Amino acid sequence: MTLTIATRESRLALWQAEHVQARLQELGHPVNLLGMTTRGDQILDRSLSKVGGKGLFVKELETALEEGRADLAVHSLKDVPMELPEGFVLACVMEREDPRDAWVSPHCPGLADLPPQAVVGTSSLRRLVLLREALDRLGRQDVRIEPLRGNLDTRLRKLDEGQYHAIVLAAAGLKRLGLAQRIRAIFEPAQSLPAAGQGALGIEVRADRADLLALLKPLAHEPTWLRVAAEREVSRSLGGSCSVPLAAYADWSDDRLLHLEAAWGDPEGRLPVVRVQEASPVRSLDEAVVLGQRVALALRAAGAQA
Ligand SMILES: NCc1[nH]cc(CCC(=O)O)c1CC(=O)O
Repeated sequence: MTLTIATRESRLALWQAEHVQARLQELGHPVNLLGMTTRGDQILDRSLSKVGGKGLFVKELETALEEGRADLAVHSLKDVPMELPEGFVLACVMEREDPRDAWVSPHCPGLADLPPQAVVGTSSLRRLVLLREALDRLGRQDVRIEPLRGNLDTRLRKLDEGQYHAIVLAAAGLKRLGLAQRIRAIFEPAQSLPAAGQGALGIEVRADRADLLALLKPLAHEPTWLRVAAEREVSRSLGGSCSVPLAAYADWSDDRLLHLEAAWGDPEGRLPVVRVQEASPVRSLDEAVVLGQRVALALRAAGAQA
């Protein structure tokens, strides 16, 4: 049986679909791609948080799965809503690329080097709130943070045209497209805590496709899956949407504990950022979810509002 992957047609989405295609072909499964345009690709003039958020990038792909035009959809997990619609499941999570945020700027090596009144581009509320916090600490109230939308190539073009002094993007997307040389600096998670699932790929299928669940098992990367399950649970517990600045990042320590850190920002920017961290010996998806719930509770107790 030839498998069909439904994919968006941005360069990054195609890279991701082709990556899964190659892995499946290595395992002996013939694979076609079905390219499609989603609402999220069409609406470029407004911030994602205002037009309906994450679901915009996945709905058309799910319709293709529903109608049997495709068998699987490959997603950047960051763009996948916390609750999948009835009848769909995440068949697997693959090994994570670099989960960190990247600083891209032709002239400024870092935040501290921005000229007076500089403009930094990002469209994520999470990055906005964390950048604002870092800039305020540097006494740089003069720096403006402006919205930046579009696919990776569009964002880089807007930077190159001089609309921004610097932009902040996910390192993973740049690395996948062979654009790592554009990265001037990487933000460590302590500086810019990543979004839940950033850098990880998830494969979505119809829940009734037991054949695919078995076939995709070899592509799963358990250590990544447990990390992102904990991260996504924080977001789910807090009613996660793009309209709330929320970061959640988990990683393993040498003693095999899963450390989960989360940060919540006030969308209006009036309250200080709330951060919490917990660790636990996670061995299953259920235990990852419990860790995520504990961190979500701690965030709320510390002042985060859902
Ligand atoms: N929100 C858009 C998005 N969704 C996934 C990635 C690429 C990185 C990843 O796989 O998490 C990006 C670009 C970005 O945030 O700069």
